[in-house]
Amino acid sequence: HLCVCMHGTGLAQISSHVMEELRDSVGSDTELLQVLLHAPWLQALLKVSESVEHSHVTQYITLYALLSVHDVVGLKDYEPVLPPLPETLPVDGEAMRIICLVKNNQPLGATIRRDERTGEIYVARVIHGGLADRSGLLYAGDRLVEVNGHAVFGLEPEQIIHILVQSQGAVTFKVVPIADRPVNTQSMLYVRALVHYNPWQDPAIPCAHAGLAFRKGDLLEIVDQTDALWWQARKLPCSATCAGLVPSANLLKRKQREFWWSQPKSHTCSQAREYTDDIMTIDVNFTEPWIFGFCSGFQRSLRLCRRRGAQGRGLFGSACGQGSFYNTLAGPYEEVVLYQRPPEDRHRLIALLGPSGVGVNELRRRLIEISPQTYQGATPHTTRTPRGHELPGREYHFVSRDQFKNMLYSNRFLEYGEYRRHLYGTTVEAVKAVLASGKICVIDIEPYAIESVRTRELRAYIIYIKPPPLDQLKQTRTNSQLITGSYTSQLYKDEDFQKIVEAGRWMEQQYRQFFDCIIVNGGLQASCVRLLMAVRRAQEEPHWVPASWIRPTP
Ligand SMILES: Nc1ncnc2c1ncn2[C@@H]1O[C@H](COP(=O)(O)OP(=O)(O)OP(=O)(O)O)[C@@H](O)[C@H]1O
Repeated sequence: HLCVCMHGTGLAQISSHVMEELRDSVGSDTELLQVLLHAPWLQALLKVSESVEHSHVTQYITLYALLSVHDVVGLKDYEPVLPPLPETLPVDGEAMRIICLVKNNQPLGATIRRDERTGEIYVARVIHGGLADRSGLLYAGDRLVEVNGHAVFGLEPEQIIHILVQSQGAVTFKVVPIADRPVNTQSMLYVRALVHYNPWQDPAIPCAHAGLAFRKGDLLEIVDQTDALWWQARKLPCSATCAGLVPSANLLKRKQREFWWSQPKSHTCSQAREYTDDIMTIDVNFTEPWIFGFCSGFQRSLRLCRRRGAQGRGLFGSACGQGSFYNTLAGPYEEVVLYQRPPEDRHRLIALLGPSGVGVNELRRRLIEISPQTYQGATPHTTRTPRGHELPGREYHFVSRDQFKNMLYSNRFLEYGEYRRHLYGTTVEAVKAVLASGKICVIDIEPYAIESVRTRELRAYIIYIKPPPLDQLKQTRTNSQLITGSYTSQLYKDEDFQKIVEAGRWMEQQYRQFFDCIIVNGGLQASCVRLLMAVRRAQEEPHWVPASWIRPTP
């Protein structure tokens, strides 16, 4: 108390205060003390003390004050008051732990299981960040002996849950702790979900209440992988402290495979199909336009082959369906890491995609127009002969059909296709040449090329151009012209709008897990601004990317 006062009032004042206190407590017998307190040596000491008061003493006082507060707080009682420990403790020598947890609105965050052979009840798992986990007292593998005084041996897990549900306030567990508690030494894992998962429709999940539902493209922080079948995860960005159960990568892969084989197969490539089971949606798409037309420049002939892609179908028949198989049996999770491009590194490729007619090329053209020194498309290859104004390497790289096919078999194309008996394609080298020049390469792709651009060397940032709702699409495109199959432009018709919306819905459903950014192309001006900002963010801000892009190559 003395020290605390010293800081505010000064030592001289305190000495007189002490005198008064002493007088009150020891009555008239104060003469000796008065002599002592007025002694020159004591006064000198007090002066020295006072002069250092503002240096070390101040820190000491703060510490002292903190300790005093701690003592006062520690002596107080706070609600709720836990019940006293049972008087009769087991004497059979088995180490028991008695745990009191106070129920609040949260679930306990632990699951139990019954050993069918012995009838014993065990804590099956403790959910990361849940009440039990935060208490630090209950562990997976602990044997449950009593709950609120009820012996649990031989009970069904549901009966124990019932006891827990009925109890109010504090719940007391008597447990025999697990002998060798496994230590979780795994580092945190971040993944992107490539499938949907709904725990309420998965009969195999140990406890649906503890499950975590997720959708394609969601980012998950895997906080516990100790169980081979059921991991614990949190969705990012994360607001909940408590994790949820999700199937491990192996378990989900097994489910995917079982599901794949259980479905009737088609041997034609003529029909789009999507199978949706109760647990997850797996994309099986037989009409991925693997060899449909493509366009990387702004040339109409190239863009037309997209819409007339059926003409190209069958040319490279072996490729048909390859992409769909990849989609279906690729892992259900993709490991990701947070990546920020170092300023001295090459730019990330910007890949735009969207349903035909939504405005992908318009936006790309406008972006490049804003700053041709910064943004550039990739020059495509073609087997057609140059037209009057065209220069080799500017509009196209002109090659023979044989050369084109050789390049194709060497896997050099990101996309390729045929239109009016001419082949067109964009090579990885064409993209890399733009990036090597220091510019930002902006291309538009069809969905089947996503796999080719999501690579360590191109590190594509994929922007999905999404159609606005039908009425807004109609409203904003009243004067817009759609390029038709016969090189002419015409105003949009009602069925065009309908097709764009439907194709957009399908594209998003199938590929949203790969979209880094979605721009709804309502008003053109606003969309351009959003695109410009997204492209900047892609180069300058951290993003979650596949871990395989960043890991050192073996
Ligand atoms: N936000 C918008 N508002 C109004 N008109 C738009 C908008 N976006 C694009 N357009 C117009 O729509 C028409 C089609 O756009 P664009 O050619 O870019 O489509 P696309 O998605 O590239 O499809 P395709 O490759 O099949 O031509 C163009 O006339 C374009 O000017």
